Amino acid sequence: MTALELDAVAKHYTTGGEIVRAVDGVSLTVLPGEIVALYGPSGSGKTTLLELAAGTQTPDRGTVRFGGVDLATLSYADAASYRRSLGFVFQRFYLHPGTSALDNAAMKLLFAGWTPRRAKLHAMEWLKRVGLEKRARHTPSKLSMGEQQRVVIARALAGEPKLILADEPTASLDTERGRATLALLSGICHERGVGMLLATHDPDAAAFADRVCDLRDGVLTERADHLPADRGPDVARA
Ligand SMILES: Nc1ncnc2c1ncn2[C@@H]1O[C@H](COP(=O)(O)OP(=O)(O)OP(=O)(O)O)[C@@H](O)[C@H]1O
Repeated sequence: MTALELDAVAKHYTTGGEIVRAVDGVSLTVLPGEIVALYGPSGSGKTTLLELAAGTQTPDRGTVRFGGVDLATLSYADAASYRRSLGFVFQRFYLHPGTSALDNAAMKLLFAGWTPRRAKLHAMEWLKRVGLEKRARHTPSKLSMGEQQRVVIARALAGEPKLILADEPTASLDTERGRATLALLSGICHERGVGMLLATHDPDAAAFADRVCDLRDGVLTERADHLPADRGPDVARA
């Protein structure tokens, strides 16, 4: 089963002689199709946990496994291949400014060696899925913030990711567009059985998760009382 499993993971930084316990003994599992929120204020360790899950940081203690494989045992090439199998959705969109929505959405596939024609056909299917087929030729500057984030979602999903890592994905959007974006993203994750680890300080965003884990000073506690969200307004408003 392709679950993400963190087991007693710790990551400490030393700055100016002081130890910062960014992540301090976190155990967590994200099952396929499950959305788990890391909910905490700035500096609580959310981004560090996502970096550990992506394998771009190595833990000082504990293990991070995906599909049962300890990321620390991967070769350089396998670690790169693991990262390519993930979908990333961040607060900043990292879209290529002079490039159309379609080319941006197809980018990952082109890097993976797909022919341009096949990559664009596949990316177009995802732009349709996120309601942007009529905007496919527009460059990011001609798109609203919500539309740009939907291009990012199309780009992430076009690569058929095994897991999505989302870091404050709605922080650049207003409340309504943030909700619509998460309704879209969480709906696709549930439908396709893709797990998502969602870092956020926004209770509205955390409400879209199946489970909410509170993070404070690198320590995680899972809420027992969380109920799945009212999934919010429909996609067309993002
Ligand atoms: N490379 C680093 N070197 C030293 N300290 C770091 C480093 N990266 C993060 N930290 C510290 O680790 C703690 C957790 O940071 P992290 O970025 O993971 O938190 P966060 O919850 O994502 O915060 P934000 O929402 O502001 O991005 C913070 O105190 C931060 O200053």
